[in-house]
Amino acid sequence: MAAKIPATVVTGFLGAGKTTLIRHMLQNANGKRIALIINEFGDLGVDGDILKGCGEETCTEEDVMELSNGCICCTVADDFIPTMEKLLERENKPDHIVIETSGLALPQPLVRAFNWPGISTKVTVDGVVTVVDGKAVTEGRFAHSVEAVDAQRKLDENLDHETPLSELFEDQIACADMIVVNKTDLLSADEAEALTAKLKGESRDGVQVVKATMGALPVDVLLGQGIGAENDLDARHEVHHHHHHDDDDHDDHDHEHEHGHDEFESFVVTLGEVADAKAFSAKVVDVIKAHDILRLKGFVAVEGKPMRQTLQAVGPRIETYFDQPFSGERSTRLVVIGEAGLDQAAITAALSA
Ligand SMILES: Nc1nc2c(ncn2[C@@H]2O[C@H](COP(=O)(O)OP(=O)(O)OP(=O)(O)O)[C@@H](O)[C@H]2O)c(=O)[nH]1
Repeated sequence: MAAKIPATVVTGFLGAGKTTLIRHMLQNANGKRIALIINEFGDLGVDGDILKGCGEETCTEEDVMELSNGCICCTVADDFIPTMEKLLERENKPDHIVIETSGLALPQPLVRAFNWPGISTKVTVDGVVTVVDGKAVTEGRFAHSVEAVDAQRKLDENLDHETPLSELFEDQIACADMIVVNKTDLLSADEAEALTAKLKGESRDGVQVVKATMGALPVDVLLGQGIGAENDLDARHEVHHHHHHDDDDHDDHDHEHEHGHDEFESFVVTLGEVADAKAFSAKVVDVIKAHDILRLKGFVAVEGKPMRQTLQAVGPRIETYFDQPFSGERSTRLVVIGEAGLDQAAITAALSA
């Protein structure tokens, strides 16, 4: 039997830099043929578009497979397994498979799926890479709540005061074989070092914690860890309280909607052409702040510019660049992601104003 194909799972909270890291990896793959499976939260396929657009010969458009909208850990049986089977049936097999989970996914159920019959004989989880937004964590968006939860747990085992944000963050850290402290360009050397040390303390023994900017890490560091994570699930405990985990029961589908993703929501805003790109970006930042939006991304049609403008915001930090001509309709389309209860009408009105 042929050797198993290694698969790397890239996880990390919304906007941590997963797509950026994968793009860098593809651009430096040294001839290694990499197939991508992408699972995005929010209905627009921005990440897939960005990665297909990078035009690397080692990862052609047909090597990028997008899972339907929804979270990968809920749709394992319906979506992930069939996609993986299709990929494995190909004559031209990839050297490596990289799976980008949505920023809200729990990696454990996905790793567990590699024990499924028909998959377990052909692929193995080379390693789980968890990308961390170093700036957001340093600012206390997750770290503070993690500490608060720990303190509370020590007082009472039965207390469950975790926020969805800290739950996801903890699960993603608990599952990691490598933690990438990304966005170190936004941190001082001391801050980066302090966060690295803290995450080393919070992760399992032997987990590597590395610093990065724009996910720029040598491909040999990211790939080829040879861990076989699917055989080591017990060590990657899920802190998530709503989530059952019974290793004999491969039917994760039963748990759909039980693990807190409905505490987040996303919707798409479609607008016409924007007259002034700078003013529009400023407006987007205002709207993000006013409505506590976690992540906003998409493409902007700017008057007089044939290229589409990619717009990305993680919290109030925004980035824009012109990348390529519009493929379909020339309009502005943005996906907005936040904790449940976003005022969709007000956000849409404010962006349209
Ligand atoms: N300053 C800075 N920005 C970064 C870095 N890495 C990524 N970004 C920016 O952060 C934003 C989000 O990056 P992505 O790579 O799309 O993040 P992601 O984790 O794939 O996001 P989702 O798929 O939406 O969860 C983009 O605007 C990136 O350019 C970094 O190291 N430093």
